[in-house]
Amino acid sequence: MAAIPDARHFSPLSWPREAIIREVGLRDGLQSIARTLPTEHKLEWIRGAHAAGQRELEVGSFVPARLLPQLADTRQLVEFAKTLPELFVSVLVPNMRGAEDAMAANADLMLIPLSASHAHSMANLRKTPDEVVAEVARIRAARDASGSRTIIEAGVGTAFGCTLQGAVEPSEVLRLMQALLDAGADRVSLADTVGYANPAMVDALFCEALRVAGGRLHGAHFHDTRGLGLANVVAALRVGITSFDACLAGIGGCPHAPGASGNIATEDLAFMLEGMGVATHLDMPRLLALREYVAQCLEGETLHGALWQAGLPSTFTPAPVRPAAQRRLPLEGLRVVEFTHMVMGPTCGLVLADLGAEVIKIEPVDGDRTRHLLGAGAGFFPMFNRNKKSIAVNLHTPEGVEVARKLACSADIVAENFRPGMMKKYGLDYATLSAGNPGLIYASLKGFLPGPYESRTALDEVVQMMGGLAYMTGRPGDPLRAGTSVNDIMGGMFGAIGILAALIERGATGKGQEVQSALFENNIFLVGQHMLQYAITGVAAAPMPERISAWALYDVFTVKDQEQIFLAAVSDAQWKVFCNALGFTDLLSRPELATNNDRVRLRPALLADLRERLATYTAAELSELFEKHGLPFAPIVRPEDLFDDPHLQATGGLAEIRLTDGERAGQITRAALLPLTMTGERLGVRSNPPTLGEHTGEVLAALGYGEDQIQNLLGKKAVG
Ligand SMILES: CC(C)(COP(=O)([O-])OP(=O)([O-])OC[C@H]1O[C@@H](n2cnc3c(N)ncnc32)[C@H](O)[C@@H]1OP(=O)([O-])[O-])[C@@H](O)C(=O)NCCC(=O)NCCSC(=O)C[C@@](C)(O)CC(=O)[O-]
Repeated sequence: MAAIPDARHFSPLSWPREAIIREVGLRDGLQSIARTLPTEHKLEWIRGAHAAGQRELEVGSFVPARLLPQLADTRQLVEFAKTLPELFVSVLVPNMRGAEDAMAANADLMLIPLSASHAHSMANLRKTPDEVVAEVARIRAARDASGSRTIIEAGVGTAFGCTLQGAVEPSEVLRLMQALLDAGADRVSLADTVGYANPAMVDALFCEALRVAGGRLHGAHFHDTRGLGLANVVAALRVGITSFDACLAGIGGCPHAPGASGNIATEDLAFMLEGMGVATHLDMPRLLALREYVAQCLEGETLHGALWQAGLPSTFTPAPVRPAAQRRLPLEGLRVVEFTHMVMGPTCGLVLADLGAEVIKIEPVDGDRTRHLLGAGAGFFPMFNRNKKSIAVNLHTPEGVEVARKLACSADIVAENFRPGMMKKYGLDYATLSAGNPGLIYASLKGFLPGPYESRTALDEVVQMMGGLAYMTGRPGDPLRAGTSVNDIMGGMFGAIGILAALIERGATGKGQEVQSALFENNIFLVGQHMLQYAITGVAAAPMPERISAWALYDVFTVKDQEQIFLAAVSDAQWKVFCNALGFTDLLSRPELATNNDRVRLRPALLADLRERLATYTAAELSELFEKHGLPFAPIVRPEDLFDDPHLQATGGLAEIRLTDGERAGQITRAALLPLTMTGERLGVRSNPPTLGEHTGEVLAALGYGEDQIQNLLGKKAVG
């Protein structure tokens, strides 16, 4: 299936990595050519397009054969196209009858055209735009009832003006778009049916349309009637549209401007995008050979396309293509620049990096201090910095600050976790950076959100003490921090959650924003359940070791050979299973132990009894019994044991990374991945934690610094 485009605003320096060209020549192109191409030739066209790397084809339309005899073989074409691997097959359908055919043929997508111009709608479809909306609702209902998986795309045509009607109000386009989505269209696209659009109009209308449809605004269909087709594509790319219709040899297009160019020529569009570094996955020589074939088939017809006339320049380099096996990650194409250290900031960057963003970590020239921490800090750097690039920049030099600013200006997202005021000192704060980059999303990860405590220095342990968590974790009178950096990690995660939400909002508004997350407030969120326990019961929550358990059996037991095991039964049903499995039927027959709350009330005596009974079993015997009967249990495991955990080994929960610093630099170990799957797969390690300044040269060159300038910066120790 086609990827839904990132509905996002690109900063001037970043083009998307990929775009989809949907070849619509077999439908839009051929429908405006009177002669009927033999089916065999069309099949050859489909074969050739697939071989050239085309992954989306609109192969025809389900309209009455008497109206468009050229497209009467659409069903046969869909059936053939569906046999080709990874080919997403679209058809146009004007009404319910066509939709039924599309679903019966199992097309991947049916495009329902609607004209925003009332006059054009009546002339072309003999329905008002609102009648088309109603038809979409009926088609959606029919699709849902049939269980078909054919996607419904509604294409809003004459969106920029109409030959018959003249001006088309943008507000009417947006109203119809919203109505189509409300009626059940899975996605919408905009078409410049008669070639009236220019880049400024595209920018304005698509920005508004993104506000209405967000990520459900799928693509653009531009014509080259007046030579502005490619310019309009560039304008749409700038606001985040990455799917474009085009026809080989530029056939089809506007029927109301005889002799003018038709659709954008697929080969011209692919040439432009590839040259810009936006991968289309099309093989240019094969595409041009296919264009030759189509030209032969259509001999005598007016064909278009500038590349065909001039040929590929000798310096042409296609956009880099990722290996087929490497899946597209959700945040690919986004650039994050992080000014982070310790755990909280790096965790935020790690989440974005694992999800596919390009994350560039700015380090001092002598390195992030966590590269060299001892003891409990030794694992920080390798754990939280994989999949990132490192550039060493000295912010204490004007040249270093200049590099940092340039880099931050090229970013979609800046994340930082320094002391309040430190980023402002260097002109790297949100107010300064966003003035030149309004799409910027800026995450500040701090000890406290703004307020009375904001200038205090906070570390995880500080907020665990002042936020009730240490009190809840330790025994009474012995406050104890949790066994890992819970607030740093979660504070970083909440920063990333805010960033993801801001990205969605930016897709709709084109504007970025500042996101803040903090250790203290995170900790308060964690202990919120205990605060509400007090609010509801009037009894203060007791520290975990002393808590009134909600369940009688929910504890660590020391069993045979002094081994320990955690056992639980958290419902009356589980209690029954537990007693039967261990032969404790006498406990079952005691009426005072009948319900969970009865057992909780008698917990001290009951637990003492259970400890005695369970002490005769080994931990392995109890594990086996509990596993067999579906009861909760857990061995008491230490972090180092997890390297050998069979579940983690079998599911790839740990991935290899190379250590960068310290005595074991260069050695390989394994690190925990983000605890989630997407489409059934874990998000893996694409690159090792970087060595200090590993990407300094590469990043500076991409920013436009020449080799001499880079050497100069290195010489001045402004970068490292
Ligand atoms: C974490 C603290 C307290 C550290 O406090 P700090 O070490 O004093 O760091 P800072 O933020 O004040 O800035 C450090 C200095 O490094 C400089 N610096 C930085 N980058 C560069 C560069 N490229 N080139 C040159 N210089 C650089 C930066 O410019 C500044 O120098 P100054 O400008 O003042 O001269 C502070 O940063 C802060 O309050 N941050 C916000 C809250 C926060 O993130 N807290 C830490 C969470 S992670 C953590 O603490 C781990 C831990 C301990 O909790 C683990 C656990 O207990 O489980």
